[in-house]
This record gives sequence, C-alpha cells and structure tokens, in this order.
Amino acid sequence: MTRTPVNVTVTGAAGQIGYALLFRIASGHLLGADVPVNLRLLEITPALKAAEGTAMELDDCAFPLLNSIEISDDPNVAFDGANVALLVGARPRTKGMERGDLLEANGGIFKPQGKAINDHAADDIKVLVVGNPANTNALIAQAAAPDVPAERFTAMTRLDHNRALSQLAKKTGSSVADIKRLTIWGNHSATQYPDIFHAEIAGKNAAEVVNDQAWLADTFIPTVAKRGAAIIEARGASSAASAANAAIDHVHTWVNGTAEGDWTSMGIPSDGSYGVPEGLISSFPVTVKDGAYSIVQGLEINEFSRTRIDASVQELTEEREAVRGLGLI
Ligand SMILES: NC(=O)C1=CN([C@@H]2O[C@H](COP(=O)(O)OP(=O)(O)OC[C@H]3O[C@@H](n4cnc5c(N)ncnc54)[C@H](O)[C@@H]3O)[C@@H](O)[C@H]2O)C=CC1
Ligand SMILES: O=C([O-])CC(=O)C(=O)O
Repeated sequence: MTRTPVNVTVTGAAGQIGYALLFRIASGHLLGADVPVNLRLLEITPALKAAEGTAMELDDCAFPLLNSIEISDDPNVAFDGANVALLVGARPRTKGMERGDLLEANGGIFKPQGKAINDHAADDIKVLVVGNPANTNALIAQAAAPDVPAERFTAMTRLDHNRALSQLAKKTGSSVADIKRLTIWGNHSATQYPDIFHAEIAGKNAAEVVNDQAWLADTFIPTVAKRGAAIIEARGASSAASAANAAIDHVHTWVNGTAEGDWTSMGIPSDGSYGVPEGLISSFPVTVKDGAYSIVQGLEINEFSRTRIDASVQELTEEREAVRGLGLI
C-alpha cells in the first residue's frame, strides 16, 4: 500500500444498504483498485453490535485495500477527518408511504450530522446523501455546515438514472453501454423526470429511436419514478443492493470523472440553471472532471420536459418550506 488511505464514513452501517455497500467500498469499487480506505462506521447505539458483526465479516474478507475499521455512535468521532461521507442511515419508508413522509423522522438525523461534518471532516470532504428524502436531507445537512463549500453536499439520483438506462435499453433492444446523456431532473421522488430527449443510443437520438410518445409518458416515466415503491411491494423492503451500487457509481464518478461525450445525474445545489431556484438540491445532468462537477448547459427544454421539471422542482420548494417550518434549516 503506497497511497495514503482515504477516510470513508458510512452512516447506517448496520442497515440493509450498509451491508451491500461496505464490502464493495473495502474491495476498491468506490475509489479505485489502488486506493486504500479507512472505514468509519456510524450507527445508533442499539445497532453498534450489529455493526461490529459486519466489521468482523469485513475482516474475514482480508481485503488488501482495507486499512482500518472504526465503529462509533458519535458523529463527531465518525466524521473526524472524513474525506468521503455516505449518509445512508435513516428510517426507510414502508408500503403506502411517500418518501416525503419521512421528512420529520429523518430530518432530525441530518442536522447534527451536518454540524459534525462542518466541525470535523477533512477540507476535501465529499458528501453523498442516500437516506430519504435524499434531496432535502442533503439540504438540511448542508445548512448545518456553513464552513463547508455548499457544492460538496449531493443527493443520490443515480439509482433513478440507472433504472432509466435499463428500461430504455430493454425497450430499444440495445445495451446500456450504448446509451449516453440520459438525465434525471428534480427530486428523488415520484415527481422526478427521466429525460431521454437529449439521450443517445449508439449515437442516435433516443427519443427518435423510441418514437413512441405514449410509452414515454405512460410507461417509461412512471416505471422509473415509481420503481422504489414497486421494489417495496415485491420485496417487502426497500431497494438495497441496487441503492448501494448507485452510491458506489455516484462517488466513483464524482472522484474519477464522466466519460468523454457522456454525462450523469446528480442531486446538487442549484445555481439557478434551467430555472431551478438557487440553493435547492435538485438533480441535473452533470459532467465531472478532476473531482468537480458542472451542470451541462445549453440543453433545449421542450414543453413536455418543462412541465415535468417544474412539477418536481415545485415539490422540492415545498419540502424546503416544510423543513424551514420545522426549524431544520
Ligand atoms: N436515494 C436513494 O436512491 C435511496 C435511498 N434509500 C434510503 O436509504 C435509507 C437507508 O435504507 P436501508 O439501509 O434500507 O434502511 P435500514 O433500516 O436497513 O438501515 C438504516 C440504518 O440506519 C441506522 N440509523 C438510524 N438513525 C441513524 C443515525 N442517526 N445515525 C446513524 N445510523 C442511523 C439504523 O440503525 C439502521 O441500521 C432509507 O432512508 C431509504 O429510504 C433507499 C434506497 C434508495
Ligand atoms: O423507494 C424507496 O423508499 C427507496 C428508494 O428511495 C428507492 O428505491 O428509490
């Protein structure tokens, strides 16, 4: 091991996503096959023993890149020196709930964690919020961390992005590897808008290849936007391995960059682009270079897309008002 280990803090380490995530971080999928990691696991006190069990299993894998594991129930300890923070720990929704129903329950978790990041994390900290409602939880954590550049707080819409890639590949009989420039706009919720108008399949415009507006409006968009609920219905528990996979993808792209000619979707603080009010944490098409992301500019937004982006952004605005009302930001 020649490189300095990177400190990766994972909250909710004993949960279902944690169990699917930690082994992939420790085996090099998050940061790269040559980057050693120190894992810092944050859990609530009653779940510490379960987290210890997971740590024992991590030991038993003898991962060459896993330099150390520390477990704590104190955010000030778990975020100390963190370079990457994956905020997963939160209550998941169950059947019949919308993610927004979790605002009050989960909002209280993200304020103290934001403060602990502010006070203890490394200067280059990158934060991904997975716990739902992810966009607004990211806003809460960010508001509690005024000394950390706002753009370091991001929310996960990569699972939605991956779901959209898969559905589009199936419909068109293509490979996901041939699809580029797909975008998830807005909130990680049922109002999100998966946009294929700028996407390409093997170099051809995806909307033209599909050429089926009814499928787009009545099948593709609702299938992607409501996939989380469909998984809960089928599995009796919310998505875990696919969520962990998307978290790996999100951070890997943030650190290592997007491929030439392609972009990805990330929930990031709006700079006002595309009419999204400044400061809202909304999903955008982004390219990443040298560890920094930029919103893809200059895309023409047709009326079909505009209405849907506006609806999701309206929901984000209402969530921001709700957490203001709760004193969380
Ligand atoms: N953004 C996205 O695309 C997705 C988000 N999610 C969300 O991820 C979150 C976690 O899901 P699961 O792992 O399935 O839930 P889980 O219930 O299996 O695990 C959550 C873990 O968080 C821990 N936890 C609770 N409060 C904590 C705190 N203050 N500090 C540290 N840990 C704490 C719990 O003890 C538990 O071990 C949920 O909010 C879920 O809705 C899930 C799938 C996709
Ligand atoms: O739907 C949920 O509650 C879990 C989640 O965010 C997803 O699978 O997209």
